[in-house]
Amino acid sequence: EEQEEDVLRELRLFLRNVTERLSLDRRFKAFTKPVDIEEVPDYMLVIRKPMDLSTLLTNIDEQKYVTVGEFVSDADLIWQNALEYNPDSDPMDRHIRHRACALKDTVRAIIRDELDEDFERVCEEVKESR
Ligand SMILES: COC(=O)[C@H](Cc1ccco1)c1ccncc1
Repeated sequence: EEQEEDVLRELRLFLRNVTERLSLDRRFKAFTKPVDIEEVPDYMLVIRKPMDLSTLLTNIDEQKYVTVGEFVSDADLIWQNALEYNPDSDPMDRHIRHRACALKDTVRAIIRDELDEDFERVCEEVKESR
């Protein structure tokens, strides 16, 4: 009902704000758009579920997320995919893995500092009721 739409609207505002802040962070430039398949033809063979910050934003607008937990699961794909596709000891791989770990820690810190646990509980209840 109306109160549920109010909660989901507030969730989308929070998730857009988080995603936009991540997209502005220069460390996360490589995560802002899908990996270029022309540039990396084998990427889709290795990575089953590509994800990036612009796709997160599209998903938010398409009302894909009813809880913060669902959003974090997709956000985690971004850094998990980067660790999986770039495992080598060469400096390029080490650099993107360092940024992937920074992304993981930054998402968790923002959620810990800025998400009210009562608000997330209400979102979970909306999800269960559907
Ligand atoms: C999330 O981005 C990636 O996984 C690509 C993979 C990639 C390899 C070659 C071109 O792109 C990446 C981009 C920038 N620096 C390292 C790796």
